[in-house]
Amino acid sequence: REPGLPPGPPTLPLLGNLHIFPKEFAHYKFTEWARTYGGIYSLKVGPGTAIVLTDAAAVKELMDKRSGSTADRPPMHIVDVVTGGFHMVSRYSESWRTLRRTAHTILTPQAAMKHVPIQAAEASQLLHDILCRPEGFYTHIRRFSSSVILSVLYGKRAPRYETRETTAFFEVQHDWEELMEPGSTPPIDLIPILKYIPERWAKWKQDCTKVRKMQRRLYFGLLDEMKERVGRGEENGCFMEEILMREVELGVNREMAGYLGGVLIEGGSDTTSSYLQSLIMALVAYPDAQRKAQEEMDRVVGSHRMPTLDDLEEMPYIRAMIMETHRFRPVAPMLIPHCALNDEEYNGFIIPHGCTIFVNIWGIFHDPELYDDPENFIPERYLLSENGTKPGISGSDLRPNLPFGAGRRICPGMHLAQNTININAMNFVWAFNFTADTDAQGNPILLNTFDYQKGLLTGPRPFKCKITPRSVEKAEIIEHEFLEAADTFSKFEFGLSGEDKEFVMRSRVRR
Ligand code: HEM
Repeated sequence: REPGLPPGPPTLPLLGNLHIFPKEFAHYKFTEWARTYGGIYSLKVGPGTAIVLTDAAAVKELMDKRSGSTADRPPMHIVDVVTGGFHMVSRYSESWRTLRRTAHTILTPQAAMKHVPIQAAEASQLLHDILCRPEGFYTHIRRFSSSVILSVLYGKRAPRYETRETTAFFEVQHDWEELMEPGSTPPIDLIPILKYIPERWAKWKQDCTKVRKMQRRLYFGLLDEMKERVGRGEENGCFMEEILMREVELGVNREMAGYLGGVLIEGGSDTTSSYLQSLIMALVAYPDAQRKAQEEMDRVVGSHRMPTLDDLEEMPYIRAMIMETHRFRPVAPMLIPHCALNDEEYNGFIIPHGCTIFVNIWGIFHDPELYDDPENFIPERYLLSENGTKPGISGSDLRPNLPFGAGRRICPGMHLAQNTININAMNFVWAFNFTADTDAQGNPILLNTFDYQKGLLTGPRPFKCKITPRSVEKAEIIEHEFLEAADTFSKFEFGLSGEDKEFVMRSRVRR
């Protein structure tokens, strides 16, 4: 370990800490190390350096205030090969700036509000789907989030999980994530000469070619279909229509537009669904919190209508529950790795140019110095202080949108995502009782709230629970709202397959 670096676990010659670098669920090990080496420590990964921040003050200073120095991403040759350098989650470059500026222009809080009607309509289908087949809730949520993002971006919804674009997306995304998983390809970024091995001897290159083809077919297919629709004069106000109209002003060419749409589908699909699955898991595992949220809902909204976004203002407990879900099970426990563009000095330590920076928000959110009983789901903590910290701790280095990242890399889709989360969190609490699954003797089965998927972005693995409507009246209101949503849906239902059309027709009949 070079002098001046923050401390860290003992190193071996050449390997550094490579031999103990966690291969999965790194946030647990990173948090354990933080309790030993402090809120800022370093790891040697061969000749490279990684800095791990598990300290809110360091995140505020280095990632937010000095974001100009920490907004790069570590080099990922694979990403450049597959997307031709047009992936937004890649290096700090001119094309990244253009993509990012474009995404921000069109995903502002005000612009995000424009999409609330389709989000609310899709949320009514989600309730309807859960009502009809509660045991399929996990998949219904995935369909929902994929349909919302396709509608917002391309103005084209996915009425079924089996709708062509949804299946194509999940198929390519699975291969793409596997390809990006550390360890699944040779260490090309550490040993660049590996880039020059011919494709017939390098399986990873064949995989890149395959994923590139699949992604292009989907992303550019959606783009072209949308252009044809606009050509017929059938605009519906989606995000990519605006990009198309303003492409010269925004400086976005066809390649950029295709990959901008693609990265937003990637960023917006499984993140939102993972959050909603975690929320359901928490409601099942913590029935007291569920009961308190329902009491608040009944007081403010009652049984005769569904909640709307405006109601949230009057629901401090449900707002706290939403924040607590972000804290309890963050979708990106270590954000997405950043990389330092310059040498920085912090608290007497050197943060060297080119090092990878992991922001361990899991470790921050589960720090007993900051939170009382951090391992449990306790929404009340957010009623006591804005950032949920325990009495006597100011929490001023934290901020409510920390789960969405830091500095110039903060999630561009956060306003859209937060609206989706708010609508569904309220709907769930209003509509259903969520209880533990039972064994053959009728005893409740304890949920393992740590049973999560591997990966940088994570969500619960499929789990079982019982979901029942809270009243017959509510079940009827759900059916009514879903039928009423047909008008909103119709603007987003084009180019559907025969099966999709039949499904739509069948589902629009009152049961
Ligand atoms: C619960 C929902 C979501 C969560 C928790 C979430 C969280 C995050 C986090 C933690 C990052 C990394 C930030 C950093 O490295 O500092 C990120 C990046 C990103 N997110 Fe989200 N996100 C969500 C939904 C969305 C949605 C709906 C979209 C698209 C509309 C989106 C698009 C992106 C993109 C494109 C990036 C990469 C930004 C860049 O590298 O410049 N996300 N998100």
